[in-house]
Amino acid sequence: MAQCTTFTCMIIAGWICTLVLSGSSPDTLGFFAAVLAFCVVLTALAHWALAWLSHDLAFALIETLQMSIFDGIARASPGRSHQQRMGDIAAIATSDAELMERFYAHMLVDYLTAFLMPGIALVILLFVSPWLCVIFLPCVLMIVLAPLFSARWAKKQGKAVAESKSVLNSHIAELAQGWKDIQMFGAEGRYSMTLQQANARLNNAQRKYGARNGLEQGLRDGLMALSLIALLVASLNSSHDAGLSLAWLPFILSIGAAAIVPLLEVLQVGGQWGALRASAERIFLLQQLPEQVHDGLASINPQGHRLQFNNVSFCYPQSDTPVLNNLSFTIEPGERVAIAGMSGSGKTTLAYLLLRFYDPTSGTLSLNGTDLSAFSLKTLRQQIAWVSQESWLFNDTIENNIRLGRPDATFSQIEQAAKSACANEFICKLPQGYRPICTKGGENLSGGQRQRIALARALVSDSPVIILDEVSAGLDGENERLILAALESLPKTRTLIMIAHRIPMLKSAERILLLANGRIAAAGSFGALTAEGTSLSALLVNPHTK
Ligand SMILES: Nc1ncnc2c1ncn2[C@@H]1O[C@H](COP(=O)(O)OP(=O)(O)OP(=O)(O)O)[C@@H](O)[C@H]1O
Repeated sequence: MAQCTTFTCMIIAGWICTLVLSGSSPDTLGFFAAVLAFCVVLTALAHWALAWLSHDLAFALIETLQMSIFDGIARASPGRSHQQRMGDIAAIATSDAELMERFYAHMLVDYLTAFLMPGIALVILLFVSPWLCVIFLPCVLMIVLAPLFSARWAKKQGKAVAESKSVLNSHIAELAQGWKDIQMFGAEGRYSMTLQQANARLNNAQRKYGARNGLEQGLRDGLMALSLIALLVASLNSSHDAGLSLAWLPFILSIGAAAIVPLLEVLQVGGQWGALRASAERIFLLQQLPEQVHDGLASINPQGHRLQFNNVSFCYPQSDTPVLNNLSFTIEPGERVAIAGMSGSGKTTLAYLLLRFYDPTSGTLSLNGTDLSAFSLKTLRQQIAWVSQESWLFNDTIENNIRLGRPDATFSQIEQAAKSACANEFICKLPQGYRPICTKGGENLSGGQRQRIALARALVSDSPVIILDEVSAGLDGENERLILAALESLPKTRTLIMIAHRIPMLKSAERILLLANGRIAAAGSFGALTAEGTSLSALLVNPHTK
């Protein structure tokens, strides 16, 4: 609409000049001047409406793209998303998505009208003089087709720019996250060199991209000037040979310009076509990430919580080293089991399999006799609360971070969970109690405090199975004792799986499963295992264990 009215304004202005040169009456001129004024107002309104609508459309589009990227990552997590660096994902979800938005929200309608205008102009020129139409058509075709010759080149360069941006973003994200370690080891120089190299690579890619884009722009401007000169020469010829009045010249030239200008505008933005295609490919890749595990049926619900590993073997994707080897054991409902073993023996991997972050390479895991894969992921994960070694705290209040375990929890339930996790005392000493925001994953809290909030999150949930991965690792003896007491007071219906290496935690378990070489090397109570002089004793004194 906005482009149509601009086009009409230019044609009417040219027509008025033609009328003046051909000596038309003031009444006729007045009429066309009024029409021109009306079109100018309409153009302004149309541009305003376009900006308004495209703004809304732009936001809706960016949101849709970002949600679909998030869905792809969630579907493929954690296995495939680990292969993508965080900075790269952030670049795809922000700059690539914005580039797509610029095309769809601002350009799609412009493209349609920009290609419509030359068609209308050609029909009008055909009526003025068919010869003009014959001259103008190849000019328009040249302007439109010229970018196709460099399309592959543009895509390659666009991809190089997008990839260089991602590498730079990933470096910056890594530097920001690991800054303390970099400073501690005095590696600022080395890392700033890496940053400089990434910057230089981006600069180089952008320079090449800009050089080609600039060349195309110059070519397009030259073609426009040539088209108008061709129209002028053709008009002069027609006036000589076919008696076309020279008064038509302003009208003919304004039609030519009105047809080409919007075309040039979209082609200029379309000069980013290469970057756009590269961005679309990168977004598409994340959106289409295959799922890590297939979801089960929402209609199936567990009838009990007996957990069984049946001949389970597992290798991580892209690795052929088996982590678990033909593992079989059962955990009864309400049992307190500790999983012990050397660092890297596969303890956390067991938790991943129970939560179905991965499926076993062979063998089955079942819940009360039903294969885990039969349940929907949502149902399964509602049965199991997991406190990982590095639980993430979101940029939200402590209260809401705990509430993640149970969205409808009342404040007193949250407070009770925090008390059981030995977190209430330190939370109450904070200036705003449960209200302070946990910044950057909880950087404003100590490691032990973060762990206790994560534990409270698991305790507030009503999941019948709780997996604790080294929860006491960051705690002092007193807090460890309090947490053990809290775990002891949990209803006996809740199954507790504790991945642990510290003696108090191991002692609190009814049964310890000792993992070695992907197998259960020994199983029994703490007393029995240490008395037998099994590898548990060795593990407890081995300085290389965690
Ligand atoms: N995403 C992965 N891809 C490939 N190998 C992995 C992956 N994650 C873990 N591993 C490997 O699997 C093995 C078991 O890892 P896991 O984290 O389960 O050990 P763990 O016993 O929990 O160790 P720790 O006590 O140090 O936490 C290790 O050798 C590790 O290198």
